[in-house]
Amino acid sequence: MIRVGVLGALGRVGVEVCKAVEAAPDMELVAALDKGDPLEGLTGAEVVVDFTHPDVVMDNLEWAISHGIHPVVGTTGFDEGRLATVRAWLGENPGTNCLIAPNFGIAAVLMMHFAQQAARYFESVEIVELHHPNKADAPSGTARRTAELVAEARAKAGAGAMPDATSTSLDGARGADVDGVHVHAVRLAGLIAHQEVLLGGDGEILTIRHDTMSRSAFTPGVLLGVRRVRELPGLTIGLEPLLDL
Ligand SMILES: NC(=O)C1=CN([C@@H]2O[C@H](COP(=O)(O)OP(=O)(O)OC[C@H]3O[C@@H](n4cnc5c(N)ncnc54)[C@H](O)[C@@H]3O)[C@@H](O)[C@H]2O)C=CC1
Ligand SMILES: O=C(O)C1=N[C@H](C(=O)O)C[C@H](O)C1
Repeated sequence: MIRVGVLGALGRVGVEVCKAVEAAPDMELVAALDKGDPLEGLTGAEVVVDFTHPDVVMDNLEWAISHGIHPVVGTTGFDEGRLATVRAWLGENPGTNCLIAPNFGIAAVLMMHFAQQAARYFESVEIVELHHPNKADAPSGTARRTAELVAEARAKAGAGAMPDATSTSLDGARGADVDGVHVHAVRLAGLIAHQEVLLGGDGEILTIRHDTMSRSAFTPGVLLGVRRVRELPGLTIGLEPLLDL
């Protein structure tokens, strides 16, 4: 049995993760902690799943890694600086691994992968992500990662800058620029998590769209991460290698 702790256990995703861990035949939920609970409650866990908040996730990771507990992280807000810090902590604690995935939904991971594959065939690529209005970060971790993958694929293919004649605009009208890819964030009551990658070329447009219809969509990917993190050395970003992508 894998002994699992969950941080953010009372949150929208944390509740689903706790249910899934409790239902998994090879896992035992040994801690379900939320804001205000001391991290010492994780003692005895082998793996900790974190779905909390970008403002607190680094403290959680530092504690878990220094106590030899492998984190599986869904919380967003990671940039290169934060990832470098996590790598350094892992370097100081050999044998402890960490998986950080901007999206644990299998279809969302495929959407990102397909966008990466398609990117080099089109002149223009822009991303629109749409989320519930309680989300703390914009753009979403998924959109940011998708933009990075698209930019990487285009650079590898020697693609030039995208056409854009905008010479005057209101602040924010063209969205955020992530490695040269424009990302637009919508926050709207009624939504959960959605993304469109728009790819445009000569006379045609390809739209790759993903919709999260329920937060239970994240749990198969989280359970896969929990099962595999102990054998994935150091820091793994994204679920792709666990899906052979
Ligand atoms: N990677 C993925 O597949 C997904 C990632 N997310 C990300 O996960 C994070 C959480 O999302 P939601 O569940 O929607 O948020 P939420 O706000 O519903 O839940 C977060 C929970 O964490 C708790 N919390 C805050 N500080 C804490 C601390 N120091 N220790 C323990 N618990 C603490 C809060 O009280 C709350 O219950 C966000 O960053 C979101 O973007 C959300 C969905 C999927
Ligand atoms: O906050 C959310 O809800 C989500 N966060 C993740 C992100 O920022 O990409 C994953 C998914 O989009 C839901």
